[in-house]
Amino acid sequence: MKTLIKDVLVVTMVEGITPFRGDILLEGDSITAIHPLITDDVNEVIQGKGMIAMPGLINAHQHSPMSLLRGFSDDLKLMDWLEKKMLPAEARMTPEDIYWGSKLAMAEMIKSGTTAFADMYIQMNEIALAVEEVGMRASLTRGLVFLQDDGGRRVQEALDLIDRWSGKAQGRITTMLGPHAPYTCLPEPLKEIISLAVKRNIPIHIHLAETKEEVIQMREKYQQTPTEYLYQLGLFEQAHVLLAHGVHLNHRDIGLLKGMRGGVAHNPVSNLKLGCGIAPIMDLLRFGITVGIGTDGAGSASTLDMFEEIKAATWLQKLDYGDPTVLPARQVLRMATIESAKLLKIDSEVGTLEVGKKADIILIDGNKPHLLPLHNVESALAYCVNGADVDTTIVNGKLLMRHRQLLTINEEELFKQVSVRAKRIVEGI
Ligand SMILES: CSC[C@H]1O[C@@H](n2cnc3c(O)ncnc32)[C@H](O)[C@@H]1O
Ligand SMILES: [Zn+2]
Repeated sequence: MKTLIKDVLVVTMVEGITPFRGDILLEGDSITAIHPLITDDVNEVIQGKGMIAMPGLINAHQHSPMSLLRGFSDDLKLMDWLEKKMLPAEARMTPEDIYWGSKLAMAEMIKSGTTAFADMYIQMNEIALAVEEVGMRASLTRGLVFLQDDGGRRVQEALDLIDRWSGKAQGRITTMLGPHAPYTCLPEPLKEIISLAVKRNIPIHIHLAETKEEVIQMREKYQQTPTEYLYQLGLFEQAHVLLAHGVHLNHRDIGLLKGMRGGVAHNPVSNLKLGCGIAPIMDLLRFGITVGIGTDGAGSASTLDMFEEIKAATWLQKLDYGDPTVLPARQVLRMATIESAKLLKIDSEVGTLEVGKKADIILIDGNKPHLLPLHNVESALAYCVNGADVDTTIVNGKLLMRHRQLLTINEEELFKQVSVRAKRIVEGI
């Protein structure tokens, strides 16, 4: 199957290549040509005049079924929000709820230009089934809490997920091991997870230093910062690690992360809304640490629109440093594409538009008053575009949305399922 995307403004996100007008040829799941003018016999032509083509956005941290909990509990401190509201609601979720909740998240992600995401949750099989069916790309992690026991059953579930789903769905699904956070994982079981990850070459996905309270709690319990705690357990020695948040990191902490494999998923909107603080992104970058962008779950971030995260990420750093020159448009766009891809360990496949890479592409309708005139397309993408401007979403060469119509999700059925299930889950909490 050959598809030609014609006459688009191409933003490849490849370093050194400036945006240009041209065509993109897809063959099967891959990009086989990007050129100002391609003439080839193809099965399908997508007319792209007035459209901007860029790599699909990559959400480097989220909890997809939490879309069922959107708006249920806002304006609370993180620990109250989590312990009094989220955990009791999650305890009521059936596997079918998880399936429909993650599908809701995927509908929103596809409609706002996200093509791949890293997900951590309690039951992952239903999420994997939904990913397989919907056609997105995902890194799936069974979140693990080790406070009362060694988590034997849950670790087995995590390994089952990895054995069953790694590389499945035409290679769109990858997996990680997911100790939830330093404050929910005792040292001994955490050490065992780290050695398992190293032995089997499995990446690790973990929350880190999200709140001031977390740092205080870890200091009281272990006389260490959360980062020092993970460092002395050997987390950063060999494993590839996706660190979610990294808001409260001091200079010593950042020094400990230097040279790590993986990096930090910055979740600016969730951090803003929960009043967590501003992550030291420019310091992390200065130390050579990879920084991608995520949303966190819709239970905290409210929406999964990565274009809003891009704006928040750059504006927060400009504000924090009192300097509008920091984190310019191109750099923050790379964070939401190729840098996030590095965190998910899929950067050899996606994250830029290049010949040989998988065809994960979004088309943005540039004919909108808030996008015109288009003096600088990268500025428009970073500062003006929002998720609703995405017209077409392609993953692995397959159309998942065309002219804002979802092609692999029945929205009517989805909305029915979601409203009934969400109501039942939160009743009385
Ligand atoms: C054990 S599966 C994942 C677990 O994480 C919880 N969660 C969602 N958002 C956050 C956050 O911002 N910080 C810490 N934990 C979070 C979610 O409710 C799941 O139980
Ligand atoms: Zn999270």
